[in-house]
Amino acid sequence: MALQAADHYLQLAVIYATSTEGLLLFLLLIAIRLLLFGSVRATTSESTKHKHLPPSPPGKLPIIGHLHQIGSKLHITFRDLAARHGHDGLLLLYLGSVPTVVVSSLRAAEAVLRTHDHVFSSRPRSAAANIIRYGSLDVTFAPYGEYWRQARKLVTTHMLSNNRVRSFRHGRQEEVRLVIAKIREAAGTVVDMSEILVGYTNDNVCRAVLGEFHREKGRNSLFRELTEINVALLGGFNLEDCFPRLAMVGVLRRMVCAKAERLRKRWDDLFDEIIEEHARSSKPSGGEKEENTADFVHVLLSVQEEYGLTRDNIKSILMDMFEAGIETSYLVLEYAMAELMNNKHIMTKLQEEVRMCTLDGKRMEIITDEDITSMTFLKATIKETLRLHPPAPFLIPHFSVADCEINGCFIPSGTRVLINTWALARDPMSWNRPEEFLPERFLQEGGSADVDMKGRDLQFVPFGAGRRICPGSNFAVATIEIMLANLLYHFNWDLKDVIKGNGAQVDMSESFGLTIRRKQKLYLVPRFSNNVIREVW
Ligand code: HEM
Repeated sequence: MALQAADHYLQLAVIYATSTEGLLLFLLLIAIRLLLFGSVRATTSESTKHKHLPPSPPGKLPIIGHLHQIGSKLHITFRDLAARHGHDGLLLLYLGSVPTVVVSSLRAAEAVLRTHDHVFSSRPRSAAANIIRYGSLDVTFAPYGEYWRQARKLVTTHMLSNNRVRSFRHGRQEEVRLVIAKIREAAGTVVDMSEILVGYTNDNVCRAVLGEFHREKGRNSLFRELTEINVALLGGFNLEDCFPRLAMVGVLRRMVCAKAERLRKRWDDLFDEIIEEHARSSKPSGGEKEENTADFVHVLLSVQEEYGLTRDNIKSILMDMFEAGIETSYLVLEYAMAELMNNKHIMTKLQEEVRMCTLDGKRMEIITDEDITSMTFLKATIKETLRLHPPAPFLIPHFSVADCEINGCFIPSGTRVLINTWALARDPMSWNRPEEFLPERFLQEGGSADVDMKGRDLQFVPFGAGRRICPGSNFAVATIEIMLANLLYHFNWDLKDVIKGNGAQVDMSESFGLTIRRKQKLYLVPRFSNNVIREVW
């Protein structure tokens, strides 16, 4: 009876948990529910009691652990807690009932992502991901092991290799052309750049996955809607991440599962339709030439036998592409534009580089991948954007599969590990003037010219490093470079407030989920540039 009452109030509290009072009530009820259920597990097992675990901040409470000490901006709170209470960049936090090691220093990152990478390359289990991703049959949420290895090999060799990314260039250019035409029509008025940029990255991934007819039946919009719900459900810190045992009982499980199952059903129906259409249409034979022009669905169907893929495997891997590929690239583009608006001298320098393309008198309808090869300042600007604003402030949670010792601290098997890439990329020990937007640092004469962002230099890992490094970085960089170059080539940009005459800066305040994003949408006013010949339109 008492349990049922607690469940009932818990359900109400979940509904109202968006307010502070609701959240407090929710935490209180969790405590009561757990006590009544009698399932509060000792968080430190006997075998680890006498070992030297990483230090924890004082003030840990029963059941909720350190949850009451963390604010909405976890990347900042965790960095500050690590600086105050950590040991060599390692800090142990209890997020609800789950012990979580936070990594915030270069030395600790080297230990986790390089020296002991094989120990920390798994993922913690997530009930929501398990449902949405067909039992974690994708790459991102699959636990470390043979299935993950095969799925990852498939994705890196057949879908996201350099050659494949290059083969998509015509489609990418076509998507850019459509965006530029749309902005051109709106020149001189206020444009919602957030909407335009997320539409572009969505359509670009849709084209790669579904082929050139991705707009048919409004599928690109449908995929966008579903991806946004996925990100909201799997992103950030869900209650079930902090109270996994609670998620196994009663009302919370019903709520998490019902929502995830409804979502999975929508993906399922859409994918079934698409896979059947692809299977009916002329299938590429799998030869190298055909494969290079094939979309991801065709690619997966063509290697289905070789890899022994079920339909659920295919759907799960496809879902990965949407979820991992859209929001991340969009956020980099939006932040790049926002930083350039706030640093007009950098915008001017970048426009000079991009517009140099026309010096030979060539009229450019569109800047292409080939034109971009020599644009070193453009590449430096994108790197600097990724440094200051990594879309994922933490790598996707890692999970240890064996006991391990790092810098004198014992990390038991089965520990969740969060790597704070945001903190690493702003660490004054690694970076000069770390809080400033200075793309020049990545140029030849700059102090960080040799710093690589693809996993070699662990102070800068926006794509991760080691076994779990992002396999989509080439796809992402190609998507971002060509769009940014074209935005700067074709237009000059004003803030929308300039129209009103008060010359404000772009508001950079952030909100946090799985990704960091600006709180406000980015509204800008595009204007034709005198330097760019308009008749090309
Ligand atoms: C700017 C854009 C992007 C950023 C910043 C980014 C960043 C990341 C990060 C930080 C991880 C986790 C690494 C770890 O856990 O250690 C990751 C994983 C992953 N990313 Fe990306 N990503 C981007 C774009 C893409 C794109 C375009 C795709 C595919 C189309 C993609 C596919 C994946 C996949 C499949 C994983 C899981 C890898 C695994 O668990 O083995 N990403 N990404």
